[in-house]
Amino acid sequence: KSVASWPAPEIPRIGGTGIPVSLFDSSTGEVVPVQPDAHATLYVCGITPYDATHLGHAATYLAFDTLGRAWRDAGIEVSYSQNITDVDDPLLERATATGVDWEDLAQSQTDLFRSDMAALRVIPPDHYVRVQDVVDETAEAVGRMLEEGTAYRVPITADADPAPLDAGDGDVYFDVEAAQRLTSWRLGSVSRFDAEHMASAFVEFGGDPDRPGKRGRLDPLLWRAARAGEPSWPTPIGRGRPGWHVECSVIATGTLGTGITVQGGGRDLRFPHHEFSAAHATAITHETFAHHFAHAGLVAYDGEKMSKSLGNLVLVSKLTAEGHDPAAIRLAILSNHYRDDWSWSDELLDRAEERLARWRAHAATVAVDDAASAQADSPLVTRIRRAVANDLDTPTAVAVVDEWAAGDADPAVPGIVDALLGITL
Ligand SMILES: Nc1ncnc2c1ncn2[C@@H]1O[C@H](COS(=O)(=O)NC(=O)[C@@H](N)CS)[C@@H](O)[C@H]1O
Ligand SMILES: [Zn+2]
Repeated sequence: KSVASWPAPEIPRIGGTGIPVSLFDSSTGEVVPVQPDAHATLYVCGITPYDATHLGHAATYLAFDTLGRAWRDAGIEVSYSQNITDVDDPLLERATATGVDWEDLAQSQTDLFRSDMAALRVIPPDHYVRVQDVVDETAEAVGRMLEEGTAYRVPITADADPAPLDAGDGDVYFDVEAAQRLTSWRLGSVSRFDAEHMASAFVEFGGDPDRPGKRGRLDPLLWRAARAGEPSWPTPIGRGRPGWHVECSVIATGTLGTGITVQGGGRDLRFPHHEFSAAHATAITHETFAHHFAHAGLVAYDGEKMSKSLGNLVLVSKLTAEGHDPAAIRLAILSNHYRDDWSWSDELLDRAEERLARWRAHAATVAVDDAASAQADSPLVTRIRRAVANDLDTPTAVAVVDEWAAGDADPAVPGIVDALLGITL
């Protein structure tokens, strides 16, 4: 069911041994060792394909690229999945507003995202899955939840706008209260949001707490029955399309199984999206969805979170089209800690370009020695590994490389900079 992702960058094998990663877990609020044994499974929510690829997107995908690189450096095999939210209200609204077909918009923006990720040397997912390609599996999963009592129907009033195509049995909602009785998931176990924060975030991300017929105010939509002017598919539970959270439950468990090592995304996804993706996955599989929930901070521009609705976007493709080296864009982003909120600025990119030039000039003066032995006992390599293994502390790793570039002749550093930071010197 996977579609093409993008070309994988070369990743050098470095001598010595990588260090197991410890990572902040949003569901516990602590930095904890991630225990993937020899094989790690990673699900990072993919883009809703419009306004791609702004620097906020890039920062979040680079955070989890760093995680995947650290796992590989420690000899751990990684299975990585990402979705493409090509069927969802925000995309349909943008397509309607700009007068383009939603499928064309999704396709062209996903292509742009692919080329931006390749330019930034982000390792591609092993499974790259569009929502439109898993509608049947999603309908089947929602059908099971209806049978088991963790989901229920809400009728569509005949005068609803837009008009229902065939009101059929109505829309389907997840029953938060019933799910906590029937499964091991508990509300707040992923996000640790309090009731007030949940209520506001639910509405911020398109929730409908006051809809007549709902049992619980926070019950999220699982399945939207067909409406005039909206894409819909015929399924055993009627004609319609999937809700947002359940698409990730189905794609993650369908490609990686249950008990995935890490579910990742930007911190705006903590609630409702990751809370309910985990809840739906648990209701569908009766198993733990993920062991670890990791969230990246939000990148702002001009003092506001970079986001589509605000239109304050800086696009990777605009910067590369202006001649900026993608490696410098990557370095500018990695010089911030992935969990911090921070602001993009032209100065940040200027500083990264200067830094990269310094690093490359110094690399030209050292006899780069990629022999495993040289890397194995290089103290600088070990310090860089330790920094990245400590909750992906790339700012500290960058500072160690600065130290090296100030005059250290260690020939092993360019190799680890490529393997862990994805930057070629
Ligand atoms: N300003 C930002 N800073 C950091 N990360 C961001 C920012 N805006 C969006 N993201 C992250 O980029 C990823 C893609 O965002 S998105 O295009 O809006 N798409 C979605 O959130 C859904 N398709 C996830 S299933 C998400 O992990 C989101 O949290
Ligand atoms: Zn998602």
